[in-house]
Amino acid sequence: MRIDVISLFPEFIRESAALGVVGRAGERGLLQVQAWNPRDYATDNYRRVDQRPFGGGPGMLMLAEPLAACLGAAKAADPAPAHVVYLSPQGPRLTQARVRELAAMPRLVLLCGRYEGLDERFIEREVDEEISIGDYVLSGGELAAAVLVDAVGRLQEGALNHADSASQDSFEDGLLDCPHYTRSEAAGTEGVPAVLLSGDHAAIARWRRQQSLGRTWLRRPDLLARARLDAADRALLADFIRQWQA
Ligand SMILES: COc1ccccc1CNc1ccc(C(N)=O)cn1
Repeated sequence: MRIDVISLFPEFIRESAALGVVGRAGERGLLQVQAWNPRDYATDNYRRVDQRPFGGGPGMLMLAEPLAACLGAAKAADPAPAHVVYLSPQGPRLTQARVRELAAMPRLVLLCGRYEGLDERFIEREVDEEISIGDYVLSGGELAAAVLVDAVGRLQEGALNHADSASQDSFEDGLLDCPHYTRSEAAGTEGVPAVLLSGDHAAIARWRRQQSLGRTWLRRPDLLARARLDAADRALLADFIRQWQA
């Protein structure tokens, strides 16, 4: 998968994409992240990338012309069709389900807004999808783009070793993760649930599933409402709730 990121701070994108699982996916040829700077496509003497808004008011907007030229160059760098995503507080919130769909695409181009964002005409003409990573405002879209690169990059086939993917499952089916307890000589087993020391893998799997279900019920009932539970899940959750209310 190829991800081109258009940002006034390309070094931020390059450095964050070179780390950890995503960096390893890059080394394994599973993911290619390329950063592009609209300032390199500004044609005036001052290399302007921002401009005042029509209608007055505080704040600046990103200038559409350098952005359009930069986007054109990025698209032209690879024949694969590009799905253009604009990270902004005005987009629908990113979910793991949408991350999975984006991770299956051959190519993404991510636009990072700065100042107060982009010209609406540019958005209508060039953007396929607006995405927000949460209901808060950042000084730029770069952190949101790095979140998307990480969430999508780690799902590329072969990016996660077994060691990384332990807690992958519960999020995959829309539940919170169960608690984890690290083996440690210093900490010993004080406070570690006995089932985890039992060696009974079926019981451990059941306990972990029950903890995921129970935590989701307690902390994120909105997620639980959307999760697909089978009969065994519903029995485990009922048992958790009984214990909780006892
Ligand atoms: C005032 O900033 C903007 C205004 C408009 C667009 C982009 C920006 C850049 N900032 C962002 C970007 C994304 C998110 C998010 N929640 O995904 C939060 N902030």
